[in-house]
Amino acid sequence: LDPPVVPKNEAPLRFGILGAANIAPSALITPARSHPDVVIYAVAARDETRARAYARKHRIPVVFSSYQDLLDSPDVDAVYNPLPNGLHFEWTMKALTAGKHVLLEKPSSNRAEETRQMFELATKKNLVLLEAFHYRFHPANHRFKEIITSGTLGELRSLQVDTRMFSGFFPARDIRFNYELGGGAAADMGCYGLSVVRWVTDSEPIVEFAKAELFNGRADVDRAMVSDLIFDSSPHSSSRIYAHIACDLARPWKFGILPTLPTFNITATCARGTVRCTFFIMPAFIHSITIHENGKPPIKETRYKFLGENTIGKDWWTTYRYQLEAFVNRVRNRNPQHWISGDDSVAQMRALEAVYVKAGLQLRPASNVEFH
Ligand SMILES: NC(=O)C1=CN([C@@H]2O[C@H](COP(=O)(O)OP(=O)(O)OC[C@H]3O[C@@H](n4cnc5c(N)ncnc54)[C@H](OP(=O)(O)O)[C@@H]3O)[C@@H](O)[C@H]2O)C=CC1
Ligand SMILES: O=C1OC[C@@H](O)[C@H](O)[C@H]1O
Repeated sequence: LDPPVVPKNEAPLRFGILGAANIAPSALITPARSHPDVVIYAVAARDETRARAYARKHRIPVVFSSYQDLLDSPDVDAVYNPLPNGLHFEWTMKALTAGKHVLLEKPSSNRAEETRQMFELATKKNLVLLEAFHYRFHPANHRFKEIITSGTLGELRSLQVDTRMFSGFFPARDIRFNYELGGGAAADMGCYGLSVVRWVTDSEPIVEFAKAELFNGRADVDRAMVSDLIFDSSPHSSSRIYAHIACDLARPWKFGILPTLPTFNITATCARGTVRCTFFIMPAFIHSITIHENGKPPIKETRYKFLGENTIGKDWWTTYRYQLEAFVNRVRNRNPQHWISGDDSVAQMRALEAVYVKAGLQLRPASNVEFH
């Protein structure tokens, strides 16, 4: 939470942030403090006063009063896009057009086709574009996957993911409940569940079933979503793997008076036992990996650092700090330890679209800004 501030290189990567976003301090501003090759150079917000207050609070030297002004600055090398989902496509396309590398919040956009176009442009312009699925960079999740794919517990049979917040955590006016901005539980928290089961199985799902609970009766904004997926071509099993994903942005209180604890868990059932990782989205703060081989007592582990020689990281690095390391390595033409490809991000959006279709809800709205 309070990492050391390290001296910066002579010409560090200068980041500009689009919007005075709530997530930026955790996801980029704080991790950048301990990265010698990154400075947070600028922020832009729709309201200049708000941008100035944000810049003062987070010690960001330069303020722009429009997103486009930030993109036009020759002093910005890379852009962090934490805008509402429905604006990811427009402002990532504009950032790439302006020649900036982009760290893009999840989900990458509202539509698979938009995601395809963004990565096509990034490739054409030889720029780095990364969908910020930060959990994928943390050693705890790599350990979880390694236990499954090593076959120690036999073939993988099923996965169950629960990501839930209690009602009231996000206010009703939150971007997550706004259809026009790309809100909805499956797009917000549910996208982690979809991403992690695709990653662990190393394959793509068929969405067999999905059911949404609407937010305050608002058409097309899912407060919660459950979905059942089938993976029939995973290298980690000779038979079908089933996945059940549940997400809820506003889980009702117990007996109407007790808020339930936030839940971010994944459990894998294999032929000879189970493995469970708690808080897989934010393992740096707390997590546990429980391996339970049938007939034996369960073993609990934690993993804050990659093991072995030549591995990066410190045990206090958050998912976001690991992610930033990979992003900068890629920009500097070094091989990141882990990466998320454009094809992966496009396939992720196809799976998300399939969940909405199966649930009988409209897809999140396509951007009305066209790029040629
Ligand atoms: N990686 C992670 O762990 C997390 C990722 N996220 C993702 O980050 C993104 C932002 O989430 P979060 O920081 O919670 O969001 P915020 O509610 O803080 O909104 C982010 C920014 O969106 C801008 N914005 C632009 N247009 C609008 C509009 N019409 N209505 C409202 N806001 C607008 C605002 O910018 P301005 O300041 O210019 O007004 C605001 O600062 C989402 O895509 C979300 O999925 C969110 C939380 C965690
Ligand atoms: O990315 C996210 O991670 C944590 C969740 O609480 C949040 O809704 C989401 O946007």
